[in-house]
Amino acid sequence: MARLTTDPTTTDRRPTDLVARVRRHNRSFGSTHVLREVDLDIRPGEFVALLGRSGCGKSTLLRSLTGLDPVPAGEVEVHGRTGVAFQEPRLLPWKSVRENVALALLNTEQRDRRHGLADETLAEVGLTEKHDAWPLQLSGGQAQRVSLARALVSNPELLLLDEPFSALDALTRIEMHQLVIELWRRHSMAILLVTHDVDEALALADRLLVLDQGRMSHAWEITIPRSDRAPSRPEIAGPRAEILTALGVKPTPPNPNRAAHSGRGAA
Ligand SMILES: Nc1ncnc2c1ncn2[C@@H]1O[C@H](COP(=O)(O)OP(=O)(O)OP(=O)(O)O)[C@@H](O)[C@H]1O
Repeated sequence: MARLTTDPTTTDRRPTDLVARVRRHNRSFGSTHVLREVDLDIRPGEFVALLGRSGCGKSTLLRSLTGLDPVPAGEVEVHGRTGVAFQEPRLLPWKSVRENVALALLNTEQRDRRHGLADETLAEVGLTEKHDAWPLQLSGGQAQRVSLARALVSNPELLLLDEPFSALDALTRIEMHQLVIELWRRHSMAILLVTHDVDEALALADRLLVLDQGRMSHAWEITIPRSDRAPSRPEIAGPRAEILTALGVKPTPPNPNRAAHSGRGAA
């Protein structure tokens, strides 16, 4: 029987519980079968990348986790709050940057604090100066930071990112990668990143999954030891940091909690 469960009130999970659990998820549009018997588990704090060719069903799967797409067959359970950022920032042009972020809290218990929380989250994504700006005054990278702030402001247990960097230039994309890693460390949320970009997935995620013509290809599931992530490989870390500095991209500062993270997902 089809089931979609979202439980945003759950806060007392045991560490072994899942933030998302998908079983035998099938989705068709007319005669086109998009998702076929898809299973997926996401653990708290885990960074999962979902790779696949265009049209294989990645966004459909992600939308079902947000509740934006129905689940006609199978089970999709999400425990905790979700935040989502898409390829296009999807900001309301008639609302200020602050209002765009605060909107995510309009129907929550945080409603009265929404503007203050929006300002705090905008500071976290490096947009302290832009609270009162209009979306049309922002660069593509800044608009995507606002979209990230809107996804984060409710402090979600699961952050869903649907190719959020693919329309950005290469340097802005690197800055956004660094920002997402910093935010992920700070907030300890799980992330599901949908991407076409294998290097991006290798650089960011703990675990890579491949969706192939609507089927989860578990033969290609890869767990990446944290020390093997591209930006931290000792042989390239130095030169890479120098090049980024030369190009004006601030390198990621060392992570004081690295030891705490390094066990998770490591082989
Ligand atoms: N609302 C819809 N109505 C009809 N067909 C749809 C709908 N949403 C998605 N599809 C179809 O489902 C298939 C999978 O779409 P989906 O957007 O999930 O793929 P994707 O892997 O995310 O692709 P891309 O990487 O290009 O974004 C496509 O053939 C698409 O045309």
